[in-house]
Parts: sequence; structure tokens; C-alpha cells
Amino acid sequence: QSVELVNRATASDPSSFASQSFDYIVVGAGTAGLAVASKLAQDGKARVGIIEAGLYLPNDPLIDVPKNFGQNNGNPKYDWRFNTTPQAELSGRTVPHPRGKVVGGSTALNYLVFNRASKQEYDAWAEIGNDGWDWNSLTNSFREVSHYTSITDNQTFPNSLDANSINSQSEQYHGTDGVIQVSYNTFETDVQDPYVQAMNSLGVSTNSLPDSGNITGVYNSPTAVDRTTGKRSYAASFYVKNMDNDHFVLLQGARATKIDFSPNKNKDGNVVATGVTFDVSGTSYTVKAGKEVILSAGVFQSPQLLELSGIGNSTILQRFGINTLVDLPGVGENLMDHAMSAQMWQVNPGVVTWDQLRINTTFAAAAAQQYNTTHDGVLASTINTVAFSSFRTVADNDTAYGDLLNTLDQWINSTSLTPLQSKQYDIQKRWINESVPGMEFVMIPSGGLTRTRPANDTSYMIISAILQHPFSRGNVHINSSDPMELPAVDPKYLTSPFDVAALVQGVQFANKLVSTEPLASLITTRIDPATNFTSGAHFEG
Ligand SMILES: Cc1cc2nc3c(=O)[nH]c(=O)nc-3n(C[C@H](O)[C@H](O)[C@H](O)COP(=O)(O)OP(=O)(O)OC[C@H]3O[C@@H](n4cnc5c(N)ncnc54)[C@H](O)[C@@H]3O)c2cc1C
Repeated sequence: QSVELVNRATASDPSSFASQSFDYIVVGAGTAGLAVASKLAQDGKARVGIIEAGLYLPNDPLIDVPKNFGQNNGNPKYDWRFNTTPQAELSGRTVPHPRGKVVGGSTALNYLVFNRASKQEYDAWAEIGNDGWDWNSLTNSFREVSHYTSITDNQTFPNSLDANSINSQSEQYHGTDGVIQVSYNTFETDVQDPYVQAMNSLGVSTNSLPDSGNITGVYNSPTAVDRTTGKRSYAASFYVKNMDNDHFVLLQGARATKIDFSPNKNKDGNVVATGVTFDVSGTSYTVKAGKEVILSAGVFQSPQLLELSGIGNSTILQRFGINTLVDLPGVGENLMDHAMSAQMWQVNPGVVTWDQLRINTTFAAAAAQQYNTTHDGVLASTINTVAFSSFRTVADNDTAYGDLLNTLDQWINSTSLTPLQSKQYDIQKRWINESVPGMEFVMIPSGGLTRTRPANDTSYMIISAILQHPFSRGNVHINSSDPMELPAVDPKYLTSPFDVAALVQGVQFANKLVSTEPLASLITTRIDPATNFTSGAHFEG
């Protein structure tokens, strides 16, 4: 059935695609690419051609069933399968980086948490020179993209507003006819309420309106799940919406290899993109763009394509025999990735978590039956219990917090910074002072995402501490002039000592949390890392 649909929806074969006349060529049918293409092609304003390396995969349970999140990571049918270079601060370990290689991009394999950043974080985009990307300007787009399904009273968290108040206030922040479905889990495990209450006891209060620009607190995140079908809602919906729009033409299974430029610069002295060269099954084609080429191939492959096309640091380009069109040393630099550290605890027998699907065949059969008939329940759920906190709340005491800030200042003073880094670090330091949350805690009510394999008859809970605004900076660059080779990704995790110290505080906070009632009574023991890890020095190691 899926093959038949792919054939019907495939816009064109490569030669006819290449011969068409387009105003815009969009590279990458992922989250950004499909949204921008849909907007440009709406109301017949412009003709847009989209080049995507992956395929459209409708009716695929590994994409559609929310609870299957994570299962297509590492599978070449869905995932580009990036790995970082060996990371010095992780004893030379490499870190896998899944990225979606399908229509819908990484939203086809992400974890479906539909949440937002703080108002201050969007405002910073505008502050560093991106006019129109501040919170106030973006709220219209937030509303336009989403289709909100109301929360019900039995879906709310302890100490939150009632469903009516949440729904009436959410109208400001969510739309009702966008293509991305936004709804709340319809199944909760036994660990969720005690977890929220333990958070409350440690000073992290329940936030009922986290999409309002204030994300501080523990909250019930909306998820990108279609409440009617129980399926993942993701960027491919922009494609589905445009299937009958002859101004929106998607070519699947086509890999862009180079952006083409006019031999002449424009009157401002800038190079002008004229089209894109792409590869389908070993044959190369070129398609022209009347107005613009939009590069939306994701965080790793957009810089790769720029470098392959002659835009980047000329020293790197020369190394691979690429002629420099624009010497732009910033390309591929300043890569930031939020480091995280996950710990796993065993929970007491009888405590219901998602592990029931693995250890209890009756439970699993009932869940499948429920999903197939009413499209809800545990299989329609994903991660929803998230908390965002300031470093002051996470730090053990005033001294620990003071030490954290000193570590940061000393490191910044002894490091040579690019002008962009200086500007960003000033903003990041301001956020710390203003208590904009720098640490996220994600609770996963099951085992399986850390080092130790879950035992057959046992249930678990994982808490991940995640740095929101790391100070470490890495890069991504081509490793070869062959466009079929993946670029080298080097996030330089934890090269800033502040990141290490802050993450250790986060890991210790998670341990304090599981010792806090009513959560403490559900916990048997920590499994990852082993119980002899107790001090900051252990976690740092
Ligand atoms: C495992 C995982 C879990 C995540 N969980 C969440 C979550 O719960 N909530 C959340 O909000 N975010 C989450 N994210 C992040 C979010 O999904 C991404 O930030 C977002 O999808 C990135 O969008 P993008 O448009 O930049 O790139 P993508 O969506 O990855 O799109 C890039 C597209 O370009 C295509 N492409 C690349 N190179 C070429 C080429 N040379 N030629 C043609 N096509 C090309 C790719 O195949 C892809 O379709 C998660 C990400 C991952 C990987």
C-alpha cells in the first residue's frame, strides 16, 4: 500500500523535474524545508521545487505509532546515521546522531515532544541580527502551524490549573487549523504524579502554561500526536496538504550535491545561486531556480552543501580541491549541541511504567487492541513530563552556585572568543542572571535508553539532565569532496568546564529527586550508573 501511495504522490521523475521552471528550489523536505515550501507555494504565489534524499513513508508503524519513538534510530531506511568524531572529553567515545532521511526529515524520527523555548531565547535570535524572529513576531506562526486538541481534567498534572483554564488560555498560543496536531497523552504511568510532586518539593513548581513564553517549572508537554488517528503528526503533513497543488513539486530519493552559482556577481558584489545539481541513482541532473535556492538540509548537511559548492573556509576547501567562491570561515563553525546525561533507576515490583509493554503480554495485547480500535492509550503516548529549571534551583546551595559562576568567568577570561561567541556568551550569562532555565530534566517512564539492558521482569524510570545552553562550541565540515560522504561532526562536548560542572549539578539534582517523597517510595535502586557513583568527581569522570 505504501509503494502505491508513494508512486501516486511522487511529483515527477528526475529529468522532467529538472526541466521544469521553478521560482524557488528548496533543498531538504524536512521540518524547515517543507514549512517554507508550503508557505511559498500557497495561493499560487510561486512555483516551488523540493529536492529530498529520502522517501515519503506513509502508514509505517515505526514512524506513525508514537510509542515506537527511537526505534528507527540507526536504521538506514529512516536515518542518515551520523556519528561524531571521537570526543576528547568523553574518553574518545563517538556519539551517534540520528537525523531523518525521509520526507518530513527529523520530525519523522524525533520524540514528538511539542514544546517551546522561553520568550528570551527567541528574542535573542532577533538581538543577534535576525529581525522578525523575536517571540512576539513568531507567535502568529506558532498559531498558524498548530491544531490544538483540548486537554481534559484527567490529563492535567498535580498542582496545575484545571482543564478549562488551560484550554481557554492556550488559545493565545496554539491554533486550531494548522497542519501539525498538538494533543496530550491519554495514558499515564504510576511514576508521573509522584515525580511531579517530588519536583514541587524541590522548588520546581508545576507550570500549566509552558507554551506562554515562560517555561520554568515541571509540566505536561503537549505532544505531536493526532488525537483522532493516534498517529505521529509531523512535517510530511505539509506535503500531504499540497499534494494537489501544482505549484509545489517534490522530488524524492534525490540527493543534492552542489548549489550552482552564476559566473557573474550581482550589483552588490554577491554571488547568485542559479540552481541545484542533484543525483538520482548515480545520474546527475541540474534544476534551475528563477529566484532563490533555499538550503534546508539540516544542521549537518546545509554547511556540507555550502562547502561542496565553494562557500566556506578557503583553507578547508583547498584541502579537498574545491574552488573557493566565497571565503566564509564561519561556515560549519559554532556548532552547539546540548549535552545530556541519563540515569536509570529500577522501580518497585507492581509500579506500572511503559515497561509493561515489554514484560506483560496481557498488558501489551490490551494496549494494541486499544490502539487499533480507539487510537489512544499507551501506544499513542510519548515523553511528556519535562521540567526546566534555573541553575540556581538546580545547584545544591549558594556556594555550589557561586562556584559554577566562577568556573564560567574564569574559563571565558582565559579563552579567545570569536565576535559571535562573545555576543552569544554575553546573552547566555544574562540568561543565567535572569533565571532563564539552563537545565532541562526529561523523565522517561521505562528502561532501555541507557547502557544496561532492561531485565525481562523489571520496570524502570530514566531521568535525563540536559544542558540547554552549552558554552562548548564545535564544528561540522566536509571530510571529502565526495558529496555522498557524510561530513565530520565534532561538537566538542564538554570542552567548557562550565558545561561539565553544570551537568554534574543536574545529575546530582536528579539523584536528590529520586530520594524525595512521594517518588522515593517507588524506587528500588539506581542501575545506571552503578550505585558506587556518589560524588561530583565520580560523575565528572
Ligand atoms: C532523535 C531525535 C529526537 C528529537 N526529539 C525532539 C522532540 O521530541 N521535540 C522537538 O521539538 N524536537 C526534537 N528533535 C529535534 C527536531 O526534530 C529537529 O530539530 C528538526 O526536525 C530539525 O529540522 P531541520 O529542518 O533543520 O532538519 P530535518 O528535519 O532533519 O530536515 C533535513 C532534510 O534534508 C534532507 N537532506 C539532507 N541532505 C540532503 C541532500 N544533500 N539532498 C537532499 N536532501 C537532503 C534530509 O533527508 C531531511 O529530510 C529531535 C531530533 C532527533 C534527531
